[in-house]
Amino acid sequence: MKTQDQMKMAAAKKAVQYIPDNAIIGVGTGSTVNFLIDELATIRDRIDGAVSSSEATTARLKAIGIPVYELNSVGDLEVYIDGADEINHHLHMIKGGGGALTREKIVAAASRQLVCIADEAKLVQKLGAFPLPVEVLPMARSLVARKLVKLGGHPEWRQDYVTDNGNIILDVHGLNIMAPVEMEETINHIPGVICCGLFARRHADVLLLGRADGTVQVLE
Ligand SMILES: O=C(CO)[C@H](O)[C@H](O)COP(=O)(O)O
Repeated sequence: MKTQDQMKMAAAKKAVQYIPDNAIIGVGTGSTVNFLIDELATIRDRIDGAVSSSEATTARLKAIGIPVYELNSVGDLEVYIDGADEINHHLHMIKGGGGALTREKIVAAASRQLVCIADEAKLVQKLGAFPLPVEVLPMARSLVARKLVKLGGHPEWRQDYVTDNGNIILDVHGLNIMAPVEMEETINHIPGVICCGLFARRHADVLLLGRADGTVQVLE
């Protein structure tokens, strides 16, 4: 029986197979990605560089000697590898537990392949038990919160937290996410919302799921 960290590490190790030689790759944020970055240190010579989804990831990449580029200075990326807070069998995800959802969504949109790495606890039948993170412009906090209540959610202001972009996060509990693509679109259209943590329109292409028995399941 593997621990959650061992499952994350196994998924992260497998993700290395999805990295083409001499590419600039997109790198996500979170504890699972931190295991990936440990792996990247061992194959540094065959990676040209990375586009990072957060200041935390940038610092770790630089610490192992991987050059970090601005997205504006590179074209589309071959692959983006990131974790998830929840993922369903359609590979729709909830992300943003670590607060990096907006940059994650931007890097994902610029990437041809999105590889999700996760431990088996992240795979769910229906999204929404994990509170949905929504990044919001500070002046719109109350307005957005009221609109989210009308959608059936219970938004909670993430206290003492500012995103890398200078905004706040509302974590929305209790949403009934029957149709993730539509819900993502609806929330994105609320004025003041910068980004919603549903990754349904641009969902993962591949899920590498670390299992308690030590295997890594590949779902496409
Ligand atoms: O979306 C994220 C950060 O914004 C992470 O991918 C998500 O929170 C999963 O994190 P972890 O790998 O630590 O479980």
